[in-house]
Amino acid sequence: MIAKLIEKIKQTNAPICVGLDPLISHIPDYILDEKIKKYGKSTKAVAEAFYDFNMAIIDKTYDLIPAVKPQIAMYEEFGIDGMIAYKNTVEYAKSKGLIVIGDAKRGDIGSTSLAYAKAHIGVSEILGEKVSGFDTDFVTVNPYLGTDGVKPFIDVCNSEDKGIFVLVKTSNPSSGEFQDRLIEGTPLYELVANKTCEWGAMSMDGEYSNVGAVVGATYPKMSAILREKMPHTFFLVPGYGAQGGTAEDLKPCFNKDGLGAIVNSSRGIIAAYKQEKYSSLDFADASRAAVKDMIADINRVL
Ligand SMILES: O=c1ccn([C@@H]2O[C@H](COP(=O)(O)O)[C@@H](O)[C@H]2O)c(=O)[nH]1
Repeated sequence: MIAKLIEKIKQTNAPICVGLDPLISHIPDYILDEKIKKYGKSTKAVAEAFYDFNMAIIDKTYDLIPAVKPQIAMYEEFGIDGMIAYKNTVEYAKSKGLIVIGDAKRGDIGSTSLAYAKAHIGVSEILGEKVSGFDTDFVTVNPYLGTDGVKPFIDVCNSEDKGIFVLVKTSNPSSGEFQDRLIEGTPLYELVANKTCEWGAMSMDGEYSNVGAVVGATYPKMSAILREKMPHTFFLVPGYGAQGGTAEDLKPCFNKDGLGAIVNSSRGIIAAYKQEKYSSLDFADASRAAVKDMIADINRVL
């Protein structure tokens, strides 16, 4: 699957993904009001509003970008209705030819990880009939439980041609609390990077592995160390824009050929219409303009 993602990045010349992380506060009033009129102040109203919002953003951006990254938490907040909106968003994005990176940060003991892997990137069998849960192309994985918690995801990557991004160095302010701790002189995030490379060797897809790494844009010095250590690992890079990461900060995440990373922006794109020059009626046009600006900003430093 990583080879497909790289192909799409080359076609679009856009190493970016749009983060579909809707909040009620992002949804223009006219969309939410219509749903509330129909369904009352309910989880269904919000979920349907999220789906309409996402479809409009996808419609205005799919020709410019290779991928989207829906954050499952934003949907899960609204229970079953939210999860239906998540699944519908995944399906809609795929119908537009986009690659979908499900940001679910899953990982557990082996048997439970296998269920998560099947749910997000795999298939399950019901008396011989194959069905899929969410069917995203990639899912993010929390490596805290170690190899037996990650291996089921790799097995599913291999059987279904899918991919994962393992949390290696996250973008948040407290990420160093554990990830930077030295263990016999080596920071934990580097140990996780070494393991991610080992895991990656089990699922190569061309020059890169289907086992990628999440590396935050907000720690460029660490990104440079990781880029050097992990030449065959593709990076999913959150933290650009709303979290303060700049194009210059992203540069160390890329290899010399300008490949090796895909940068996410969520609020910076889906809430771009909140800037003064736009009205809520133009929210999807504002997202398109923000995508174009982001692509130009990143290509400027590559
Ligand atoms: O280290 C990480 C891992 C994941 N994320 C997720 O990416 C987006 C970022 O949203 P922005 O609005 O562009 O800040 C969000 O879904 C996070 O859960 C991350 O930020 N950092």
